Amino acid sequence: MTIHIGAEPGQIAETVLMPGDPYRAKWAAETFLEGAELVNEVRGMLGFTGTWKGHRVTIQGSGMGMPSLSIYANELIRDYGAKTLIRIGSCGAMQEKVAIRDVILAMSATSISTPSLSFFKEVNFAPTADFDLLRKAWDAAQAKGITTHTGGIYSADVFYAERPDLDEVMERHGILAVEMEAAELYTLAARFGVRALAVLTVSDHLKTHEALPSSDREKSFGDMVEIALEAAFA
Ligand SMILES: Nc1nc(Cl)c2ncn([C@@H]3O[C@H](CO)[C@@H](O)[C@H]3O)c2n1
Repeated sequence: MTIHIGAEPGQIAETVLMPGDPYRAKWAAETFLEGAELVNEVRGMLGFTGTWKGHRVTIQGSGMGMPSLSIYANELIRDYGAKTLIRIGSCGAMQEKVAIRDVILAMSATSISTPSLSFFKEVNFAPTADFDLLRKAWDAAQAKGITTHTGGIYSADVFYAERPDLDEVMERHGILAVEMEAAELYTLAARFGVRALAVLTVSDHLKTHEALPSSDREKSFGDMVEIALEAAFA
């Protein structure tokens, strides 16, 4: 076990799905995994390991924000040997062409700062998804007939930003959506030589101010889990 994860050695699979919400981790494990067992509940950040079509999978909550994800991703990679980490989560659309319920595959993740800023000093590192995972996720989404956008997203440090100037510059440069975890996940994956991808469902729209009804959130989340699993094991 580590400082923040109570799982025994061997209880975490090489493939890990990371929703922000631990209760989404519980729902996804119960819905998609066979033989799902609770392997972490330290600080309530639930993690489960089971199998999907015979493949071992762990679904571990990351919490909200890059500092929280950074703790779990570091320990999953360095202490438990995770080799493929796929964030599944929600985001806010920043482009008119993106609609509520669409899926976004994050090719890159722009940020103002990440927990890794101290590593880079003057280097402006470009956090990027694993192409093979991205390609397979795209194929899986197309096969499901889900409207999918692939491109850059913005990983914010705060939810209540009150920086309309930031939104404007991100939108002008084609940033598809805002969330709060992917940039650090991609940076850690690059640092430790593992694969990472963020598969996001559009739950809010910053321009139309629409929001995904809670009744639709479970279905949209289920599509993301399936896309992530098919990308990981295709
Ligand atoms: N900044 C921000 N803004 C919007 Cl419009 C979001 N929609 C979903 N999220 C995600 O959901 C959580 C915040 O509700 C975070 O984990 C973040 O990744 C968002 N985060």
